[in-house]
Amino acid sequence: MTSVATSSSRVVTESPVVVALDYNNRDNALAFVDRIDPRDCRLKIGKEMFTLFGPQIVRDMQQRGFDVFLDLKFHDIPNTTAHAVAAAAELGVWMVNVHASGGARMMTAAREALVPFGKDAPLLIAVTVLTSMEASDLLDLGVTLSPAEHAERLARLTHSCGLDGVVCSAQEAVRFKSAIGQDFKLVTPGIRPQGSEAGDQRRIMTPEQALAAGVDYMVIGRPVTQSADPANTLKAINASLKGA
Ligand SMILES: O=C(O)c1cc(=O)[nH]c(=O)n1[C@@H]1O[C@H](COP(=O)(O)O)[C@@H](O)[C@H]1O
Repeated sequence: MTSVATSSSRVVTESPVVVALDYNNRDNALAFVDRIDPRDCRLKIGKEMFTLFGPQIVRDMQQRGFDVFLDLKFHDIPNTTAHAVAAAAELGVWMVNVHASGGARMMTAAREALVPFGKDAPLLIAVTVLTSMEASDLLDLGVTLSPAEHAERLARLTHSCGLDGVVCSAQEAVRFKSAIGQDFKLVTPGIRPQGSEAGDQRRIMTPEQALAAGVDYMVIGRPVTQSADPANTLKAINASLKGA
């Protein structure tokens, strides 16, 4: 993968891979990150690491040249969500997210909070239906649509609020790209390279399949973080994508 050096130590990668850093130990997380190259992926920091280690863990990754997706899935009243999204932008993250089910006024407030950041604003995306949820989980919430139908409804709402894209299942990618537009970014977890364990993920796709389906960014955690040789695993995934 080629890269372009920008101001500070930030490196811009062409890889669509976003590695999910789900660690409860800071030293283990940093040891892993020091074995991989910011030209090969971006990093996702979620609720566990952010709660344990705070904003400094984001800066630690940025100082190593990585773009950070701050995955805190904000879901609150519009005013609170807008301020939280602005705080993420102050941290200089590359991407931040909210729950689409927070509704149109919440998403619009979040988008407007990023206007003052101009071209330095992070990408703002919304979670549709979590990949761990199935029809019965939605029924418990009074939603009678299928997960794919409900996800599309939330994705259309997200688009109408002017956000950059959604987190969804790769299996919804073809449908969303044609229904909503090619520029609308799709970020998909549940990605498993050929031969790796599915674990608790249910609706999975290989990186090549996800790319072919139109996915813009693929979130991959354990197949990379638990690999004996993470740097090579990452390079192999990127090589498979170049050939796809
Ligand atoms: O928002 C997410 O990142 C997310 C949404 C979703 O619907 N499903 C999902 O698995 N994720 C996250 O994606 C990552 C997937 O990690 P692995 O299953 O280890 O590849 C984890 O950090 C999950 O929290």
